[in-house]
Amino acid sequence: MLSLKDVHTYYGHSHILQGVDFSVEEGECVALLGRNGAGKTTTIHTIAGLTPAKKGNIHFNGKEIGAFPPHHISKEHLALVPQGKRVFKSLTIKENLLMPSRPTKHKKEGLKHWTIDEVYKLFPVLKKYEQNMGNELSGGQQQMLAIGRALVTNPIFVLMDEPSEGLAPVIIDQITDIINDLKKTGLSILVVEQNLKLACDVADRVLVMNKGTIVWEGAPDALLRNEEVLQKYLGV
Ligand SMILES: Nc1ncnc2c1ncn2[C@@H]1O[C@H](COP(=O)(O)OP(=O)(O)OP(=O)(O)O)[C@@H](O)[C@H]1O
Repeated sequence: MLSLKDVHTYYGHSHILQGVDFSVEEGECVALLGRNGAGKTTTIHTIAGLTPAKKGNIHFNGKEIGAFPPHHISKEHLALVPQGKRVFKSLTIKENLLMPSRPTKHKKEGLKHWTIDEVYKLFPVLKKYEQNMGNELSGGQQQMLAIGRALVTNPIFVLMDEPSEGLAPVIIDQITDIINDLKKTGLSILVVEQNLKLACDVADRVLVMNKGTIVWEGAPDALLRNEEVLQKYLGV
């Protein structure tokens, strides 16, 4: 469904992604792990068109999207849950969900149709506080709203950038359960994480990134047994 081949991305003269190769199959949840500064967010931003690659190919759902601007990429039903949640703090929860909401336009069989009411069923707390402003929400509620904002675009693929960032362990457990519930709806997911436990609890497959390339790939339990990779690239 998504494949990157020899992707190179720069910030000015800084060569950040140095030949990234990986793929995500339809219905698969893949976690991208790595230390601070490894290039995980840059990878997600490159796929979403925010920091376009200078070289390489990005293929998504039958199309080459590497040269697409971000708004075209979102029209391909690829949604981003950004790092730091980025909800609109001066809008209510309901307004935050109404703004990106759009009907299902893709032709994928079996995927759930997300309305605001369906998002409220997944996150009852958002229904409870639907008239509250974004800035009145806790970190966990903001993350739920950020995920809800991606879902109401009715995507076939979701990119999540560090959904556990800044959250208490009990809330991280809730986010883990939510990602596992989303997997069951047939969504394809790429989740960038620093949190090894969350990544291994949700992923079918894990990628480890270091200095702008993928240095290891395998099943979560194989990673958890691989002390060398854990120590060398994740500092565990
Ligand atoms: N806008 C920018 N301009 C210049 N350099 C940047 C910019 N954003 C990120 N970088 C650099 O690119 C490298 C990769 O950053 P990136 O944010 O992709 O890493 P990351 O693996 O997501 O780490 P983190 O978990 O800290 O976000 C880092 O060296 C970072 O300093």
